[in-house]
Amino acid sequence: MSRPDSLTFPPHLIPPLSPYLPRPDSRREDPSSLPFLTLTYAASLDSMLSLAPGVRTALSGPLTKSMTHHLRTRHSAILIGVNTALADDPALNSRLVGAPLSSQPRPVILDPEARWDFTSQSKVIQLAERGEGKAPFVVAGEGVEVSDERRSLLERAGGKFLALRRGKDGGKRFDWGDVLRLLKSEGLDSVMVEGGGEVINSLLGKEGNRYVDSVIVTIAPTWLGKGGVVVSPERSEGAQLRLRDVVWQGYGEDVVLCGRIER
Ligand SMILES: NC(=O)C1=CN([C@@H]2O[C@H](COP(=O)(O)OP(=O)(O)OC[C@H]3O[C@@H](n4cnc5c(N)ncnc54)[C@H](O)[C@@H]3O)[C@@H](O)[C@H]2O)C=CC1
Ligand SMILES: Nc1nc(O)c(N)c(N[C@@H]2O[C@H](COP(=O)(O)O)[C@@H](O)[C@H]2O)n1
Repeated sequence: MSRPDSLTFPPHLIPPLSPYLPRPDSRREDPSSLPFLTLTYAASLDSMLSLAPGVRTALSGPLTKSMTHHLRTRHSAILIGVNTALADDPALNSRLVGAPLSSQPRPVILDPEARWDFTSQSKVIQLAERGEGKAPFVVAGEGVEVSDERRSLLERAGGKFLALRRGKDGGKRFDWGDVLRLLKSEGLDSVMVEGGGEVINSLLGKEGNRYVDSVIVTIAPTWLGKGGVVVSPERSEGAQLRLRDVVWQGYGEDVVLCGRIER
């Protein structure tokens, strides 16, 4: 019997998305290549991800939600920043009907200071224990202390902490190249980055955007208003960040925009 939240993604919507998705195994043979990176999120008409920092906000309609769950089965990892983990207690699995464990993405949480206070009740841990998703890899700053209790809770579920050198901005962030090389060394050759705002804005910034292979954005027909978490990266001198190879598609009341960053 299917679970109450089981989703289906209409097959006719798959071909238009495929050019923007990693091809199975395309980068696996080449150890020097970085994982394919898809940036994907849902935003309001005023480019907001949520009503306020720390507030889980549903923007996707039923069809775009099922698209996200299709995308989750097409990547080996799904990456979020620690604030999203704290705010949303997300599941980060695919709830498509019949999605086997082998098609589930590996959740990756960027957590330089090991702030994520997961417990055995956290959704992502519970799903891993039930075999409905994979346990997370938490990328923490090198030298940051993690208690044995938290480490073993994560490891019992099948996840782990990965240590990574922190970036040059006072250690608050990781460099994207370092993150991607780390994921590759863990056998993860494609990653969908879902958010939140800080992660997306840094990825769209001068240092990050060279790593983005494709962009898939859901736009919902609503304005969230001032005070929300906004997608609006730092401007790079002399260059406007733009998409090429752009395709727009109506998904019920939402629109899905696919493109690649113009270089
Ligand atoms: N509508 C949507 O599709 C989505 C909405 N959200 C929403 O976004 C909000 C959270 O967003 P934010 O507060 O901006 O936090 P965030 O989720 O982007 O986390 C930011 C934290 O990640 C860590 N980090 C490590 N390396 C980083 C790097 N290279 N770049 C940026 N951060 C790095 C830092 O500790 C940083 O403080 C929540 O309200 C959540 O509900 C999150 C994901 C998707
Ligand atoms: N695609 C999309 N649409 C929205 O309306 C959203 N709020 C999000 N949020 C992202 O999805 C995560 C929640 O996933 P689960 O349903 O718990 O698996 C959340 O943490 C954001 O990354 N995405």
